Amino acid sequence: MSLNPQHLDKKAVFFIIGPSGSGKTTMAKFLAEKLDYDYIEGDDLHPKANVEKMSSGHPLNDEDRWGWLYNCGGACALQLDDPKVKGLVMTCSALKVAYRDVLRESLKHRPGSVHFLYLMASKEVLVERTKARKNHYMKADMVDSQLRDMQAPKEDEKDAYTINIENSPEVSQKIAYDLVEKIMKDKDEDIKHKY
Ligand SMILES: Nc1ncnc2c1ncn2[C@@H]1O[C@H](COP(=O)(O)OP(=O)(O)OP(=O)(O)O)[C@@H](O)[C@H]1O
Ligand SMILES: O=C(O)[C@H](O)[C@@H](O)[C@H](O)[C@H](O)CO
Repeated sequence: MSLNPQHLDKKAVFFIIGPSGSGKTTMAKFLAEKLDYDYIEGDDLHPKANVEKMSSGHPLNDEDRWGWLYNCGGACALQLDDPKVKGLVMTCSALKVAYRDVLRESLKHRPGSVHFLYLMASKEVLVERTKARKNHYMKADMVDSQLRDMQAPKEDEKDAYTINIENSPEVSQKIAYDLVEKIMKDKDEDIKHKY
């Protein structure tokens, strides 16, 4: 699998979104490496208070998240301005439409197209994956609250795509990479928004 260099002269940002445990970090690292894009871990930009709140088993609310979302958008904007940066892959749960709008707004005057890949999985799969993960502040009992806030992208979010992430990492990664390739080739008319 390799992307024709002629499609990479367009800068792009891919936000890997979805609830805790869906596999955002795993997918973002894979895509960044394949595309030779920079990778930004959105969780690293949470203020300490947010991490403490989640670690103590309390879900974040909108007020907790706005500043963090502007941090995420700002970090991308800064990096996109660097001529050496070809593109970015960023993990950011971006559970709600309004959160994705903050990211869009932050980047609207920056070079590069913005895309969202939503990693969709059932509650059972998310619980299984968060339980299997050791030493992480986000525990399996937070999955319910993540899913309560999750607003899956609908057809009107033309820059957002849904990927079923219940497959093995290898299968999910192939699906995601094929999708990215289609997006970068600008053949949006061929792209179905559910994979
Ligand atoms: N496609 C997959 N199939 C099976 N397991 C997976 C898959 N993708 C990721 N995992 C595993 O699930 C767990 C959660 O993955 P990961 O940390 O990438 O999710 P995340 O969405 O970034 O989580 P968080 O937002 O809570 O940090 C990890 O143990 C990872 O190895
Ligand atoms: O919006 C949120 O509630 C948060 O971003 C969470 O999604 C966590 O940061 C992530 O899941 C870490 O495990």
